[in-house]
Amino acid sequence: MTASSDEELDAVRRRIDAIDQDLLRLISERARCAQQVAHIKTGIEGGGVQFYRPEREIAVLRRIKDANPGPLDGEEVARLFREIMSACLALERPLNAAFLGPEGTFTQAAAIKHFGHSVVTRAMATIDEIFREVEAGACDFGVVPVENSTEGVVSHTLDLFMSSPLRITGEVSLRIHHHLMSPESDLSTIRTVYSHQQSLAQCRGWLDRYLPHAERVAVGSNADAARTAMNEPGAAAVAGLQAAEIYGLKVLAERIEDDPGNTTRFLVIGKQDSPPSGQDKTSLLLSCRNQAGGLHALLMPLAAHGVSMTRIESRPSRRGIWDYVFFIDIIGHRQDLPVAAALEHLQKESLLFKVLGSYPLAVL
Ligand SMILES: O=C(O)C(=O)C[C@]1(C(=O)O)C=C[C@@H](O)C=C1
Repeated sequence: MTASSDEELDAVRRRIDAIDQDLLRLISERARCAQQVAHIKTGIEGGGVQFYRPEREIAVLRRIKDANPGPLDGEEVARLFREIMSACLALERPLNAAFLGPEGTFTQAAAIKHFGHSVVTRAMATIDEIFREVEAGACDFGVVPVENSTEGVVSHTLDLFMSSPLRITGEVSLRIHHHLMSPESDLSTIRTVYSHQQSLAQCRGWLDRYLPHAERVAVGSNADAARTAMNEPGAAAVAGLQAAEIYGLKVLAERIEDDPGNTTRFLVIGKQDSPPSGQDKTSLLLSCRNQAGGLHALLMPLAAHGVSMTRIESRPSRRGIWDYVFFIDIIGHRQDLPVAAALEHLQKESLLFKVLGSYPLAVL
């Protein structure tokens, strides 16, 4: 480097240092504002105060994305502000979220993507346990997988909503990359591959091609698989990068999923209702009379009020062989006028009618 480029570099770094000072001062000022907000909320609402406000957080993130002048990408900038708000909320009151453990699962990654790194994540052994902890008030929120783009819906999660009083307060989509990891260094020594049954299915093509003779063993979660493989010669796990880091495994092959667009959708569950944010979604649980045209009659009110449906899943209700329930997602908040009118109409057509929740469309 020449003397003049050295000077130029020093000068830009001095500017960066000065900007960091300004950022630090502004972030601290913002954090003090959050403390004031907490003080005001406690004054207004008393004991049952809700510090976490998803509709406000989403409004902040949308505004930041819209106002972003670049050169950083909108999503990148939103992630930075996601973390600032997460830290500010933790100052008001630390939030905790139950996820499908152990440490290092994609569900934990989804919880952190949604709430930011200041959330305290608590590992649960089963999806049932997540529901129970949140219902009992031991955790503020829970994060559960609901649908994978290659393997379809996680039916157990949907079934739990039939009997749970919990609401859906948000959704998170996560791009899923699977890696083959092992204490071994050589692919040719792998005799057993552990993973969650869905992940094994998502990597079927790669495993057929590169490890056709290895036994595939389904376990409770990808992180469980990594933990098991850690102590077993000749074993490997299919899991996310975080699991390799946590359990000290070598990554033998990266991104082995058959579908590169592999995405899993998670739901955030809690007791809190999310007020309208302007761009929301509503999830419903419905059941109709078991007669010709029953489903058609059920969906008519949506069309009549111009409400768009984005998803419909049917599940046996377990009350009788021919009795089905439908999980339906529509665009809009339950308090938006067309949605409210459609829901009133729908309720009259349904045997079972439950609004699982209205929540903001995710920005990240
Ligand atoms: O606006 C509020 O209600 C706040 O508590 C502040 C704040 C923020 O940092 O912007 C923090 C937590 C809430 O979930 C929403 C926003």
